Amino acid sequence: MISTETAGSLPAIRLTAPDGASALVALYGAHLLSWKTPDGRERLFMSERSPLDGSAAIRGGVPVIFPQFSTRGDGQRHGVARLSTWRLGSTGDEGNQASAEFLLTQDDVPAKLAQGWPHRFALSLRFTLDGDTLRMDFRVDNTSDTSWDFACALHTYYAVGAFSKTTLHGLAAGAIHFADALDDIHPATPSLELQTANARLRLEQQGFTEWVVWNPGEKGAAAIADLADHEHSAFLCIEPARVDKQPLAAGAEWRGTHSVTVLPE
Ligand SMILES: O=P(O)(O)OC[C@H]1O[C@H](O)[C@H](O)[C@@H](O)[C@@H]1O
Repeated sequence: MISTETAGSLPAIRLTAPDGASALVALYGAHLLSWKTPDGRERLFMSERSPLDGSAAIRGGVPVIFPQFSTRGDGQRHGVARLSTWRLGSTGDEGNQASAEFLLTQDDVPAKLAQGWPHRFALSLRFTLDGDTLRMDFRVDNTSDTSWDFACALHTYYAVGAFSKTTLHGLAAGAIHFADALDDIHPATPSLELQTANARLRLEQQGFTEWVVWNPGEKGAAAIADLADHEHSAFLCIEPARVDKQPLAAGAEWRGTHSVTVLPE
């Protein structure tokens, strides 16, 4: 089921599955603000200081990064998609699933941002709730008649309860036990397992090339205006990403999928 809400001052779409799972997506950024499993538990982190008025990127949930990752290029930091207002596309209810697609083209990007990346494109991001799984299907189409380069990521902020009681398994580098700030790029492996103080999650990706793992630590968090000082230990970002810009031919499409499943404890 689909309904409309307001989050801060942002229009948002609520998806509710028959089993009670729900997701809230702001049109600004096609930004997933909340994901609750059928047991009613919130699985994503959202900063209590995040702007929710379209004046700046939202801090938490799942920011959509496109066409540049971070400062790896001379364009807008983390790209234009998280700073643009998307449109609702098709929605569907099938069995126990609920899904909604969000769409963005060059014409939706604010003129000031579009100047820095003047290419024709179409993005589609579909969120599907299916029991204890959230799936995000991301598609990038080059609708221009020349090739352009892009990077992208789904910058998921997990609510981990206590950072220092969190472990990540499944990276080529081995298990990570979190203690301090980190900002690391790992080659993509198809599946990770995140063990937090009170949950076990399987994170899967296809089509992306890396996992980025980020937490600013105590000092880093103090320098981030839209993050309260105490919040750094409450989240961890684990992001399926294509960190370096790579070409997409005229008329071609790219697809990436990210699924998160809450496992029995
Ligand atoms: O503050 P933001 O622009 O949202 O970026 C937040 C973070 O995103 C990614 O995880 C990068 O790897 C980090 O270097 C960056 O600090």
